[in-house]
Amino acid sequence: MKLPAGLQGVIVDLDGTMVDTAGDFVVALNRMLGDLALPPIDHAFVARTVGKGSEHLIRQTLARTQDAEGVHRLYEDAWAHYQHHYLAINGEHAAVFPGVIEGLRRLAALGLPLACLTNKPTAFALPLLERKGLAAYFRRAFGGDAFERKKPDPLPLLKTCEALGTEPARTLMIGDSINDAMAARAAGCPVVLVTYGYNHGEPVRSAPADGFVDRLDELEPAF
Ligand SMILES: O=C(O)COP(=O)(O)O
Ligand SMILES: [Mg+2]
Repeated sequence: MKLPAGLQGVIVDLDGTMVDTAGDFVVALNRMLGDLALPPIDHAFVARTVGKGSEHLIRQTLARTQDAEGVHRLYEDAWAHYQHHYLAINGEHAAVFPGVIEGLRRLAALGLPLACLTNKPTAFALPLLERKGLAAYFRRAFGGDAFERKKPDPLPLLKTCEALGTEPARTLMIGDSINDAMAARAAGCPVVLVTYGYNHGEPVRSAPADGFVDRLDELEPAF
């Protein structure tokens, strides 16, 4: 698909768009659940729950076996265990999706400044970008804790455009979920979604986007 004309910059999501991190999430969550003597989750649970940040993921994981009171009581402890386990494996059970490096190279070759914007905590996101050889493509990288609110709120996109010095209407968001699409719509950014990521178990094509691609290197210059 053709990139929108007159583009000034591109913002790229991380989990489900650039890196298949489901394996990392499964391992870290199951080690956390083991510490808490709770039953394990599977890959399908992760694929339909990832996208709204780690706090949400942990709350949803605990809510499988706990009532609201139990989730509240266990949360701090669960988060500490999870953080420890996630940081110990970060990237070990994760792979860059096909076409990502080629796609980033092509966007960079067009002279477009790139930013990574993820709901993943910054302390997880930056080492993952490094480990997977993606960091060098990005002028800026922001995690879910970088701003007051996360996607689907438009604030992180608007702040990222500000950091890149680009106009939202001329900054393309590339993501994999309804959170990316809604944030982009509300910020006034054009948005393209990949078809292979995590979208809360819903068909991604039902999300409000300007286009869909099966690989990032399908995006072609407008001229
Ligand atoms: O960590 C998450 O929940 C999702 O992160 P993403 O914004 O990179 O898809
Ligand atoms: Mg994502």
